Amino acid sequence: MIDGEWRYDVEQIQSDETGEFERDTTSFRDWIAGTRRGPDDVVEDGPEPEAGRYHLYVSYACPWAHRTLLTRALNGLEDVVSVDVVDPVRKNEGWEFAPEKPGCTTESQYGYDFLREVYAEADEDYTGRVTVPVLWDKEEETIVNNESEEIMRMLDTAFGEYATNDVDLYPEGYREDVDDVIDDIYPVINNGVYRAGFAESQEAYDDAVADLFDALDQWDETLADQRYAAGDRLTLADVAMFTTLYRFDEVYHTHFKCNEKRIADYEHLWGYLRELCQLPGVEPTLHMDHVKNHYYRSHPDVNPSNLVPVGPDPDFFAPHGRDDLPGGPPTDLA
Ligand SMILES: N[C@@H](CCC(=O)N[C@@H](CS)C(=O)NCC(=O)O)C(=O)O
Repeated sequence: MIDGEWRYDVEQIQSDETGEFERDTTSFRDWIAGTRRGPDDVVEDGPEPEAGRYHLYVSYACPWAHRTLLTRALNGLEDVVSVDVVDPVRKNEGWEFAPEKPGCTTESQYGYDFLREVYAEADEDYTGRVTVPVLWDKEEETIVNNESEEIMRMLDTAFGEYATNDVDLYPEGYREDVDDVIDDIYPVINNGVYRAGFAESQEAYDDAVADLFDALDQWDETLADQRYAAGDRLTLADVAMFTTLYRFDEVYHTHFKCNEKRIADYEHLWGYLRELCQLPGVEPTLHMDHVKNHYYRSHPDVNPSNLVPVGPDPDFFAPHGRDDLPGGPPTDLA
C-alpha cells in the first residue's frame, strides 16, 4: 500500500541484490501501558489494558499471527481480546475476509472486506505492507502494533488482572534467556525458512538452509535434557519457536525446500513440538488446513500449480515422552 492506495505492482517477495529475502520492518509500534518490554523495562505511557478494548486481526496460517493467538490462549484472554480471522489464501487484493470459508470470520469492527481497509482506517496515508497480526484499539480506532514479537509481550505481561490463567511466560530469572533465544532463533529459524523459500539465488538459498539446519541440530541437542527453550519453564521463547516448528514438515520442508531433515527426524525437537501441541489451550489455535492452503496457494512464484500436497500428516498428538525432564507446564494452564 502506498499513500493509502492499494498497489498491484508491488513485488510479493522482496530481495536484495544478492537474491537474499528482505523482510520490511513493521510500522505501528505503540505499546500498552504495563507491558514488560525487557528485564528492566516496563512501559509507563500508552493505552491502558482493558477487557474488551483490544482486537486481533490474524490469519491462522501465519506463524507470526499464531504467536499472538497462542499467547492469548495460554493466558486465558479469549474473552478479553477479540479476534477476526482472514481467508488463508492471499491473492492480488491482499488479505481478505471470507466468512463463508471454514474457520474464517467477517471483519467485525466496520464490516470491511479487506484488511487493507483496516490499515487505511488507522492511517489514511499508510505506506507499507498490509500484514497480520494486527492489534487494534477499539477505543482510539487505530492500530496499536503490528509486530508479533511485541504483541505477544503485551498480551502476556500487561493483562494480568484480566487473564483467567495464572500463567507468566516472561518470568523473573528467565527474562534475559528468553530475549536471547527469541533474538537468536529469528534470523536462522523463524525468518530462516523464509530466507530459504524466498531466496532468489542459489547462494542465498544455500546459506539460509545451512544456517537453519545448524540451528535445528543444536536445538535438538539442547532439548535432549532441557524441557523448554529457555530452561525448565514454558516461556515466550517457546511460543516463538513453536509456530515455525509446527509448520515445518507440512510446509517449509516441501514448499520452502528446507528438506535436509523433517522435524519428525529429530528425536528431541519432535518430542518438544508434540508436547507443546498437547498443552491445554493450544489445540484450538492449530489449523493446518489454513496453513497448507495459505502457503501452497498464495505464492504463485514458488508453487505455480497451486496444488496442495496431501502429506506428510505428522501425528502431533502421539505421546511426547518428555515428562521425565525437569520442569513442566504451568500448573494453572486450563
Ligand atoms: N514482522 C511481522 C511479520 C508479519 C508478516 O510478514 N505476516 C505475513 C503473513 S505470514 C503477511 O501478512 N504478509 C503479507 C505481505 O507481506 O504482504 C511480525 O512478526 O508480525
